[in-house]
Amino acid sequence: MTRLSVNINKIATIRNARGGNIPDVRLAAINCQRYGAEGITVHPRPDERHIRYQDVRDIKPEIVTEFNIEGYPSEDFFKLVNEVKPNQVTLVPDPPDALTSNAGWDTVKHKEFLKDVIAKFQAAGIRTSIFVETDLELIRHAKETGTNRVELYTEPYASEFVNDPLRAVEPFAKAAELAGQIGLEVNAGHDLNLDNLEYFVKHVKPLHEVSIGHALISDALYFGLENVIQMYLRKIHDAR
Ligand SMILES: CC(=O)[C@@H](O)[C@H](O)COP(=O)(O)O
Ligand SMILES: NCC(=O)COP(=O)(O)O
Repeated sequence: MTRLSVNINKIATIRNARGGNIPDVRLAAINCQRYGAEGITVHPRPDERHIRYQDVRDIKPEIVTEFNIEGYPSEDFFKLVNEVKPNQVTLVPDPPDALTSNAGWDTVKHKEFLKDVIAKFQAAGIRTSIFVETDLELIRHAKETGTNRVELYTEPYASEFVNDPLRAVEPFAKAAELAGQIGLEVNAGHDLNLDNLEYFVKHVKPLHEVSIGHALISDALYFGLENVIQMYLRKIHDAR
């Protein structure tokens, strides 16, 4: 069963364009869950250009599903996550000035760092996931970090899907299969949308969670948030 976690970063991007509190990010988290989201994802960045650290604190009491905080494990991020204690933390190797996430961890080069950070989060009762690409060797090494899950970085799937869906999905199907065999749970995200989601869910197993933000919040401009969440959930359910 694949769960839909809605990433609400882009709600905060609109709010920040004007200052003030419209749209209200906390209310968006409440409403996404009322409309069927099975989790809320936020990815605070060091410049706080969308979700701010204070938003993360404010949203936490409203979470009745699953709270997933993504980010690079800097000292400030580490403190925030430990204070807020989400259900899941997803570690992403983004440099501070990244426009958006564009790569997974090198789980060989950063293994000792990841091991240390993951052990600390798990000791605080937080499930860990690490952002990875589909290189099978790096997924084997991901297991050695002690992480509970990996999140497959799906931008390469999304960009190739429009040309050749089968070729696009194959590396992801293989990566998820291997992860499952070696005892890792699997999440996925980045640039998933209404066109490519069903095919991905149909072919990639296991797949515990997809986190979707940019396309879903953009679709909500046309169809409304409630409809859109139902549309994404239907894509996941139709893939079964
Ligand atoms: C890890 C990942 O793929 C997403 O969190 C994505 O990076 C969203 O971040 P932005 O909303 O800053 O693009
Ligand atoms: N982890 C991926 C995520 O939260 C959302 O990515 P995107 O849909 O905004 O590209």
